[in-house]
Amino acid sequence: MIINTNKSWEFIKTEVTGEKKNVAVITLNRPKALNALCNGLMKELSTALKAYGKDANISAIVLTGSEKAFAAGADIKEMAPNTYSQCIQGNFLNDWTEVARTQKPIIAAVNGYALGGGCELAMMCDIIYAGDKAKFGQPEIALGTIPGVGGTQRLTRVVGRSKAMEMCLTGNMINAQEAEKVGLVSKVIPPDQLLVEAVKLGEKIGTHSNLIVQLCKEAVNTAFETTLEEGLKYERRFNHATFSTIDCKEGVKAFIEKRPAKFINE
Ligand SMILES: CCCCCCC/C=C/C(=O)SCCNC(=O)CCNC(=O)[C@H](O)C(C)(C)COP(=O)(O)OP(=O)(O)OC[C@H]1O[C@@H](n2cnc3c(N)ncnc32)[C@H](O)[C@@H]1OP(=O)(O)O
Repeated sequence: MIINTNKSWEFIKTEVTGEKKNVAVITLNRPKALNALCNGLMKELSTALKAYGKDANISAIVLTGSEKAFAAGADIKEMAPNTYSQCIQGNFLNDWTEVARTQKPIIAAVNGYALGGGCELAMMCDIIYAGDKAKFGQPEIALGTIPGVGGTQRLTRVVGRSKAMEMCLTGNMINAQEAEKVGLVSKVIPPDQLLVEAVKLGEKIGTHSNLIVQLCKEAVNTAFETTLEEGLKYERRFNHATFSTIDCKEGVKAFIEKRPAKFINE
């Protein structure tokens, strides 16, 4: 399935880029509300991700926002009328996690604010690159609520209990440098270079077999979801499985023949 990039989105922009046209860039585009995550935006994001997920030409996806905000959180004005019974009965937020379900690698390129749901959205991605003015935080506590899609769980697994507790209980933001220090972000980059570097990363990943990249992503994510023993078992089985692929045979042959591998994703 090839996404129609001319489709007129209301809340996002989409583009396919890179030398091999194999990196998709999704830009959150709701500038007046600092990319606050309203239902309409999340639906469009989900639609674009599903389409790129099925597009065999796409090897990696970059998710970004504006220079001022990656996303300032869930749309507080839209959430305002929520009631407990509506949240429970409508399973509020259940459909907002498409990013975490995407099988292809997703790189978050974060400039400006990544707060609340915005920080959680970045954490659903596989790798976070940050502009040096980026700010991360879970300020829900100040609104009388708590994070709802990973702020108490993914954040804690990534930065540890003490830092996550400090961020969630105070609502204080951390800057890009601190985010890198605690392992939330893998690289800090000047803001005007951020997207270029994130696309380059997507292109580098795209030089490998998409099939093996998918298995590898699943294996790494398993570390967050199981015990070490179970995770190691998964890893070993995935490793065994790679030897049944044409791409593994090709990768090994190419090394021995001292030439670049030509992967076919099979
Ligand atoms: C991936 C799934 C997500 C699921 C979410 C699950 C649960 C999550 C809950 C939340 O995320 S709660 C929200 C957490 N975020 C916040 O509390 C941040 C709120 N925003 C701010 O504190 C400030 O806007 C700012 C980011 C510090 C920037 O301040 P600044 O003074 O520079 O700009 P403002 O004038 O405040 O904002 C401009 C404009 O944008 C509107 N806006 C900002 N954030 C939101 C938001 N989260 N929801 C709705 N609207 C937002 C703000 O109201 C202004 O608009 P106008 O009022 O001028 O029309």
